[in-house]
Amino acid sequence: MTGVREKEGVTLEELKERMAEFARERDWDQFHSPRNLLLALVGEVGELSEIFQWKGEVPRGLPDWKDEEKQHLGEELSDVLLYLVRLSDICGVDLGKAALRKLEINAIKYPVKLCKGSSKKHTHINADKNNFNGDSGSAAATEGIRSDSKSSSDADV
Ligand SMILES: Nc1ccn([C@H]2C[C@H](O)[C@@H](COP(=O)(O)OP(=O)(O)OP(=O)(O)O)O2)c(=O)n1
Repeated sequence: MTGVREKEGVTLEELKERMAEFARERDWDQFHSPRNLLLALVGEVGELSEIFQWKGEVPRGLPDWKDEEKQHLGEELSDVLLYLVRLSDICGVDLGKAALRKLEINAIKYPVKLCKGSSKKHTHINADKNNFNGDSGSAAATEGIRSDSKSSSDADV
């Protein structure tokens, strides 16, 4: 399967399959170890950072950027995504499922009523509030989600 597809949406599953095929065709499974993929991912995050380096804050939507700059940005974002998808696959983690579960954990850690309009870390929110009685419930609920899963190492609540 080659060529750039122009279709609207893509699933993580599809990206996973395409990366697996890409590696298989090149006999690169031998190189796609967890550690190698992690280092490649971090390298690509570095390349992504370089695009923003020294520019200061930039407005959302990057209205002043040239098409080529945005295309380059898309390429670096894609490298990060592709290595992340591949790393998850090689580690036997269902990334979509893990991400949905993490969203649930996040929602519990950051209840709207405590966090609206504030960018504080959850540890500071909990320290600041004394009279919110949802806290222990929130922590218990988070634990509940965690204990539902075999893996508990993917989030640092
Ligand atoms: N062993 C490899 C090498 C590359 N790729 C894929 C995943 C990335 O999407 C892309 C990374 O390719 P490069 O290492 O050539 O990095 P760049 O595309 O960023 O090029 P450059 O570093 O020249 O800017 O290719 C891969 O899956 N496995």
